[in-house]
Amino acid sequence: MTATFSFDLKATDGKARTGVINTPRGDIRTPAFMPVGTAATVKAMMPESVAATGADILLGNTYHLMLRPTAERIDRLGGLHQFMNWDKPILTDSGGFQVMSLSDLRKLTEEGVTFKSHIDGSRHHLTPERSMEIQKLLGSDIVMCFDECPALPADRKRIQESMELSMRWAQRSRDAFGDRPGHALFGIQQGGLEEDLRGRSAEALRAIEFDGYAVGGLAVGEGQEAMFKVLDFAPDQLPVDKPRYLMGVGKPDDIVGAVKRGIDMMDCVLPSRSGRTGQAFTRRGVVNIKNARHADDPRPLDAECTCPACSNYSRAYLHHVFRAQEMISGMLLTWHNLHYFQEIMAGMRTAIAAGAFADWEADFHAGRAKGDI
Ligand SMILES: O=c1[nH]cnc2cc3nc(NCCN4CCOCC4)[nH]c3cc12
Repeated sequence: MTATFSFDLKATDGKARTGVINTPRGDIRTPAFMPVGTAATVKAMMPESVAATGADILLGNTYHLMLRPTAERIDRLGGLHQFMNWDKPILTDSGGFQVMSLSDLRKLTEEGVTFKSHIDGSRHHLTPERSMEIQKLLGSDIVMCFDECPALPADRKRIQESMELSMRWAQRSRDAFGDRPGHALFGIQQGGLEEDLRGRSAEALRAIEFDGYAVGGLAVGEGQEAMFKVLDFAPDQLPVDKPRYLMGVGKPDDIVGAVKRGIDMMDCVLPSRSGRTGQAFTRRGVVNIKNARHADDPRPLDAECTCPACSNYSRAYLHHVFRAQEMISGMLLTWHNLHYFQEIMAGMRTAIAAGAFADWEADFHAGRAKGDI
């Protein structure tokens, strides 16, 4: 814990890196996975349970919080950390991505985006300046630039124009963010799957100077192979001494592949959203607990897992509470999935520090069954 924001790169193994991001609200061990706390809660989890899984930081969504309960109300109540009883670091996204994926009647101009709330149809306006103001009111420790993430597939002209708009918005975000010691502002690289456009985006962001750099524009339907092809060059286009954050990723094997290619931070709704639907991620693959074949199975989800779901309950019990639509079902499976994702991150941090990432990765992939187990 320090008064300022800094990144301490501790070891590398190939392109994989491990380190610590120091912030006034606590240290973040990298590579780090951020659970998503969309509307000021990681769904089905108490904050102390999220901390117990090993998470050092969580993500809050500007789009949801600006609509309900509004950033001004959260500010009046002491900020997002106090509001949701989470005293460790919080990263908030800028709202732009979710405006385009969740709201209605959006209008995008040079100024920003105008849209109607998916909750009550009220009209709202988001600009780089307003996004910085909202994230400041929330009190987040890591603020994301306001950008535009084009849906793929898209032609090169569209990708280029969108990237250039995002770079103008990155400058406006930087100017509006101002000087906030202990708080960080991250830029977001765009450029689709094009190496030259991503290189231009990285150069533009370097010139503006940020505390960290996100690889944006991915996990938008391009598929793992295309994403990894971009990750084979994009992280190296970004400053080596700053955290690199891949947005919206992902499944366990996406996460391992991204860390292997030099990514330090990731976030995804997958472990929590899947937990609520009965999909459990384990070291041997995916278990769909609602499947009838688990109804009489006395074994735990994963005998090697130490989470509460695997320590205290059988597959039969988890199957039952999902079939009965009991609230504990989503709680237990979300806890398991977040625990497992943090175990993957901790395993990679240790392996990279020991120069043994390749062995760890081979063990991770060995024995993973395809489909339900
Ligand atoms: O360029 C971006 N800029 C700002 N925010 C983003 C968020 C992003 N989130 C994803 N992918 C999320 C994919 N999820 C997978 C699980 O199911 C929900 C969607 N890609 C993203 C790209 C960006």
